[in-house]
Amino acid sequence: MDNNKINILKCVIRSLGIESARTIEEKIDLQYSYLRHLKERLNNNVLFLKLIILNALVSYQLSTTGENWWREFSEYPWEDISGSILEEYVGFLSNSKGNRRFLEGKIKRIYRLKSLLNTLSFEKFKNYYNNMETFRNSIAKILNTKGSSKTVVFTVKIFGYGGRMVFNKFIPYPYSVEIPKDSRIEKYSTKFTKGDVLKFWNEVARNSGVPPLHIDSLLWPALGNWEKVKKPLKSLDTDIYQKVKMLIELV
Ligand SMILES: Nc1nc2[nH]c(O)nc2c(=O)[nH]1
Repeated sequence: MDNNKINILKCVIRSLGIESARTIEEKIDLQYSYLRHLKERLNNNVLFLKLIILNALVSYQLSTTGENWWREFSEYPWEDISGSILEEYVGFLSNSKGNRRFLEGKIKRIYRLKSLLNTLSFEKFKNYYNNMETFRNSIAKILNTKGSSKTVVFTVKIFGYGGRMVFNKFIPYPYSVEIPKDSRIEKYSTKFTKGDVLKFWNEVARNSGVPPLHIDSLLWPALGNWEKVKKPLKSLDTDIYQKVKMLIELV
């Protein structure tokens, strides 16, 4: 593999740092703005966090883009629900436009979360936000899956977004939570490594001082639709724009 290209990658990510990742998360990633609108509309922090966790856990094999899926989710009238969150969520999922594949498995997954969901309070969420590795472990255990699996680490990413809004505090993601290996990240990674993608990004993270989930934020929106992202990014911050452009053009 091209070590020169890998060194440039690490160098650009290091110079962007966690703060630029945070800027992209909060100002460019549409998933973040959909969550913020939902939080404001709902006015119920515990319900908000429970719902976004459920939605993240079934965010795989979508029938649309991740961005459209989170828009559909955030526009549902969750403020009107009166009965069980799980039943309501399953109703939403079963009739959704953007998430139609493998429904049976996804619904089973939702019900697996029942016992955990019932124990989640504002205080418990606060503890989980202060220790996102423990949150990752609880989710992986209840789903009987690896802590590095795409949906588990992606759920930590979304929970981190929601926690930031609810607790009004930015806590960087831990290095121990890996990058969500979805199709965008996987395709990009093949230009740098033929080996284990997660190991590769763990190494880049340690080397650049940017945790894997924040590296995901630097790349994921731009890898989805660069043409759409570049204008708002350029007008937001030309330095970040130039550096993200370098990351995109590196492959
Ligand atoms: N790596 C990522 N995969 C995702 N899928 C999805 O729906 N959102 C994301 C994301 O933010 N990162």
